[in-house]
Amino acid sequence: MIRAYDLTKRYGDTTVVHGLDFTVRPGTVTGFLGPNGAGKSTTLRMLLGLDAPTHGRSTIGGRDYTTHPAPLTEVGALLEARAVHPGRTAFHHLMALAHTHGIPRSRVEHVLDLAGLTDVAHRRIKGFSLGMGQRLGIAAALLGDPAHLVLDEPVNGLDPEGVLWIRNLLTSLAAQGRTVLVSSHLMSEMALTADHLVIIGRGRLLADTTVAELIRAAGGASVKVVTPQATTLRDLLTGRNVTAEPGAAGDELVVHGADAATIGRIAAAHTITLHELTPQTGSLERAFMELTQESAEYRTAAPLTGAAA
Ligand SMILES: Nc1ncnc2c1ncn2[C@@H]1O[C@H](COP(=O)(O)OP(=O)(O)OP(=O)(O)O)[C@@H](O)[C@H]1O
Repeated sequence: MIRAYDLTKRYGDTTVVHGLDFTVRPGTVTGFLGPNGAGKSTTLRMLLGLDAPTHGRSTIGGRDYTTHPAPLTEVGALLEARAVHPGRTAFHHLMALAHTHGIPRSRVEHVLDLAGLTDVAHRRIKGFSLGMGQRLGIAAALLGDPAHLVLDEPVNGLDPEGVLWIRNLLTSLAAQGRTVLVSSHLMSEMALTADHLVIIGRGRLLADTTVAELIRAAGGASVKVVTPQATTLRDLLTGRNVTAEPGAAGDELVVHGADAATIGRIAAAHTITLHELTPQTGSLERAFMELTQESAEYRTAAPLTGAAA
């Protein structure tokens, strides 16, 4: 597991990370969430021994990162600005890393394949797109088959197929029992990927909770259903703990208390045609905005109302 104890970072007079205490457990994807400038990258850099904390400490797998004799096999990391030699090919970049840890060529080929880079493995990195660069960073993080993964905004620059790939990859790495910490400033992304959330704002811990708990606290998840048999489906769904209210259009229902899979199953069992079945994450986004509103460093100004004098 990964643990932070009273982790604090000050730059001059400004404290950018304030006494963070949290635990990242194995077997789950933990989202590290906060608005721009909240202190996520600074915290991750401290976990990885790249920045010295002003106060407090952290451990990965029970010890300080810098004391691991073979860090690549313990922690795989992807940071935003990754230093790679642009003249090297992806293959040579990974081989150079592999050599430092006695990792065999077969593992390099395996992670290139995992990251979908086999076809471009012998191209120079300087010609890579942002998304290909992200995939290479993730391949490097996986190289040592580490028990812990620390990834800073891994979906940045990825196309929709890449985003789906990273979601499935993170879930499967956690299912293998690994500890996965992934930062993002997007609640919508974390709602689809993470089980647990550590939320910070202006360097302070705002919430350490599960996605399910946050959804409950935000008034429960809802599902939008569009069906030409809205009344029939409404009667079938409505009962203890489930409500189905008419939506904006006549053929639309907003269901609380049942997830999309359950609604789909009930509809299929009664041969009800569905045109749409969409889990809504709006309430979760709102909860995140409310939680971080006071602490957002960069915020769009509120729209001006009324005419200027
Ligand atoms: N080397 C530094 N010197 C001074 N201030 C710094 C330094 N590095 C980061 N900061 C400040 O610390 C704060 C937190 O920055 P950090 O990059 O950790 O936030 P973040 O949550 O990762 O943001 P983003 O989502 O935009 O990447 C910001 O106000 C930033 O300007």
